[in-house]
This record gives sequence, C-alpha cells and structure tokens, in this order.
Amino acid sequence: MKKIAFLGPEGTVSEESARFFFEGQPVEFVPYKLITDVFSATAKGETDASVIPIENTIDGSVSLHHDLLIHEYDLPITAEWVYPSIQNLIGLPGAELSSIRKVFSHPVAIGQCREFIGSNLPHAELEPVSSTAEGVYLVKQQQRQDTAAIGTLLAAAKYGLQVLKPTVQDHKNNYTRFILVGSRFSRMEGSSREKTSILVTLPEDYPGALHQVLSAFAWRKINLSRIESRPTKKKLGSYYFFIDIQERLDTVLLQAAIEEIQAIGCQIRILGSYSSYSYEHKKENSEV
Ligand SMILES: O=C(O)C(=O)C[C@]1(C(=O)O)C=C[C@@H](O)C=C1
Repeated sequence: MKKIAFLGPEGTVSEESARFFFEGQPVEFVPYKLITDVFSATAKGETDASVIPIENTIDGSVSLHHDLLIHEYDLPITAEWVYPSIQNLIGLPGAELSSIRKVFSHPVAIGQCREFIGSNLPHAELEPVSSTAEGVYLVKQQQRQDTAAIGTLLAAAKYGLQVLKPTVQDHKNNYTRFILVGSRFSRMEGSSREKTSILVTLPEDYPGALHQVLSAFAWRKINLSRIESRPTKKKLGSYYFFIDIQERLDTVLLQAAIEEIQAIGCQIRILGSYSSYSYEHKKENSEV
C-alpha cells in the first residue's frame, strides 16, 4: 500500500485534506512532526508522497514550504487541490472563553483567526507550535482550564476535548492549496484543470527580462495563475520566479514558450506538470 506523509500529529488540517483528497484510495497516512520531516520522508523513500500546504487565502504563500521545495528537496509536484481550513477554539470540557489566557496553534492558523482572537481573547498569550493538532495535543497534556488551541474538529475528537467555539477563522472563504510531491497517482475523480509549475532564473544585467518572460506566455494566450518571487539566497536582489501555468507541459504552445524563454538566457526548472482539483468540483463528484 502506498504511504503518504503529512504534518502531524494526527488531526491536522493537512491530515483532513489528505483524507479528503485520497478518499476511497488504498493508501496509508503517516504523520511527521515537522514539515522538513514530511519532505524528507519521501526524499528518503520512507513514504511515496508528501502533502505540503503551499498557499492560504488569508495568509498568502507559505514561504518556507516554497523555499524547501526550491533549495532542499528535488521532488516533483504531482497533484494539487484546495481544501477549506476550518478552525475551531478547542479546550478542556467546561472551559470558559473569558478565562482563556494561553492559545496554542500553528502560526498560519493564528494568522487566520486574528480578528476573532483580538475581539474574544484579548488577554490570551499566543504560543506558536509546529501544527494545529500539536496545540490540541498540548492542551490535553497540560489539563488547564485557562489554555486552549485553535485546530480542527478531527483533532478535538481525537484528543477527547471540547469545541469551545466552532469556525473561528476570520473569513468564511478560508481555503488552503495543498500540493502532493513525490510519486504520481492515477487520476482522481473530479479533476478540473491541468497545470505546470516552473522556476525561472533571469539572466543578470538583462533589462526587461521579466517582461520578456511574461510576454512569451502572453502572446500565446497561455494563462498564468500565479507568480511568486523567492530569494535565490546567493545575493541580495537576486530572485527565483515560481510560475504556475494553466497548461500541460507537453503542449506545443508551452514547449515553444519555454524554448523562447531559455533563448534569452533564462534558466528553467520544471517543478511539475499535474492535475489541479478544486474543492467544490471534487466534493460534488464524491457526493454523487
Ligand atoms: O497545522 C496544521 O494543521 C497544518 O496542516 C498546517 C497548515 C499550514 O502550514 O498552512 C495547513 C493549513 C492550515 O490552514 C494551517 C496550517
């Protein structure tokens, strides 16, 4: 059976989203404490693929995860899906909101609930931890009525704690985009569109290089869904451009665009060509 690494312990948003994505597939989910361990499990061959949160509606791109993919782990992106991040305030049974003085959660989840925390828990100290479920686990361990965590319903149930307040994220449309890196799986139900991700390094001292890169896509009417710049870490002002393209890699048009970009001296690394699944589309399919 294929093994899927995710950010643990059990009960994270990553686990919820992976279970949703692989619903009905014979796979085994394996939790890892740190996101670097999630990447390296597949790089070392302990698992077949890793689930990586890459972007969130409220908090934006997860820079660390982009950088790990760029600099540390040469693993292809083999699928992408979107999943709602529904956060809940979780504590010991009977705990009162007004007495909460400490809240554990993943920094991204804290970022998603800032307004709620400001208005409802103004005196609480915020303690960032390695995942939302790690925070819920710590509340269970510490057994304190004045301590809570922001996490999933799955984690509240797993650790036998109470949901003190459900859906505390500041915006209803709080979605996270997850990528799968490592092995390729057969096509899931509910595929929406094909995408390719590339990493472009511009030639030095070439005025207008980025403009030329973008125009290679523009005049061919190739749609880009995202451009993210990340430092190359070699010197200040030097960047990689992470580009998501709404086209399969093997199309004539995209191949020609890539050749044109290389011809002006850019370096291109293909990060993956994969199916992208939207939440609604996949959900509709699984409900039929
Ligand atoms: O801590 C978790 O539950 C995770 O799965 C990690 C993570 C993230 O890194 O963005 C994933 C989605 C949530 O929106 C918040 C945190």
